[in-house]
Amino acid sequence: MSIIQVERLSKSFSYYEKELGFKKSLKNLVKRKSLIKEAVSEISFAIEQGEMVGFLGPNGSGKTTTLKMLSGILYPTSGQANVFGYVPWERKKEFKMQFSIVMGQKSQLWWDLPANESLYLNKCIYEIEDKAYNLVLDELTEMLDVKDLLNIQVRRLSLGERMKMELIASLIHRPKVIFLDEPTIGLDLISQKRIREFLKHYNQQTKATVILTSHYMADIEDLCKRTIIINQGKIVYDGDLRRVNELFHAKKIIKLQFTDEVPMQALIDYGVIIQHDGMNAVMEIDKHDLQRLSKMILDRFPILDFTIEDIPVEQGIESLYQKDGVRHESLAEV
Ligand SMILES: Nc1ncnc2c1ncn2[C@@H]1O[C@H](COP(=O)(O)OP(=O)(O)OP(=O)(O)O)[C@@H](O)[C@H]1O
Repeated sequence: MSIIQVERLSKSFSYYEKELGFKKSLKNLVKRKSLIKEAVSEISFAIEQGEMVGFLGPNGSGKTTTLKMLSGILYPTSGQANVFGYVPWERKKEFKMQFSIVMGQKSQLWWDLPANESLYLNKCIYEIEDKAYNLVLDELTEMLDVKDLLNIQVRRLSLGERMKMELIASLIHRPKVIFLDEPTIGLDLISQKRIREFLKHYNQQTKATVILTSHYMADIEDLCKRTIIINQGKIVYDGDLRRVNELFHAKKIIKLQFTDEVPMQALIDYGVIIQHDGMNAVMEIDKHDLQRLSKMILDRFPILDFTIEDIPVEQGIESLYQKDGVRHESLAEV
């Protein structure tokens, strides 16, 4: 049975429009215009134990709202969810003891205290025995290379160092399910990579189930076999990230460098020209005709260099953001 099951889960927020200006503010006191925002709309998916699933979507698409519902922080408007046998928003103690949510934008550590103190607080909250606590703390600080920083006030740590402490605070009770909401936000490339390596290792070691949201494609590509893409509160793709482009673009990119100038006109018959400056060209060509067209180009033009690349995954995702309806990983559906 799946460890996370989500069935037609929806969340709408109702709020009031606040108009600018003194007069309008006074008027708002008497008569307010109420608005409804459908943040998440009837999403369904199931996740198996040990899976690391990427949760992608543009700003405001409903990722955090979904994770908040699955953590029990928010009640849904309708629909159902089951996380390792518990309904999250019933907030049973046994549930809280076995999951964790990390929000890159929010800190759970006390800023004026050393991380050690916040970690100890979590030890007490989660009722972890001394021996087990010391063992896990030792292991996690070693893996993230922050042993020497445990006694330093959190406010004095760099963003990357703080993020590592946040992760330790969230994992100290060895949760079965982890929701990571932008855990690498604002970090430099090396710190991002370090956190990714850690998460990969942690997942392999503990078989924890992870849902990860990130605006950094590298996080998702590196860690998650499966990606759920959400747009305007609806799931628009559920499958392998690398296959997004196959669903929407039966195309390849070829990059050409010439020894002599080649006019744009001469290239038009071979594909869509994306860039051209005479000595270089980038073109999108039909994947099914790749061999024939490549040969023709090589025979006809004075080529210095020729490379074939896949369409960047971001481009496929952009196409998805413009479409409606669920797509599962299957070319047959296209
Ligand atoms: N408390 C609230 N009241 C009203 N609207 C809300 C509330 N919380 C979220 N929303 C709206 O719901 C939508 C989804 O928000 P959510 O935070 O889930 O998006 P997200 O995908 O996590 O975005 P981002 O990538 O920018 O973090 C947004 O349009 C947001 O403005």
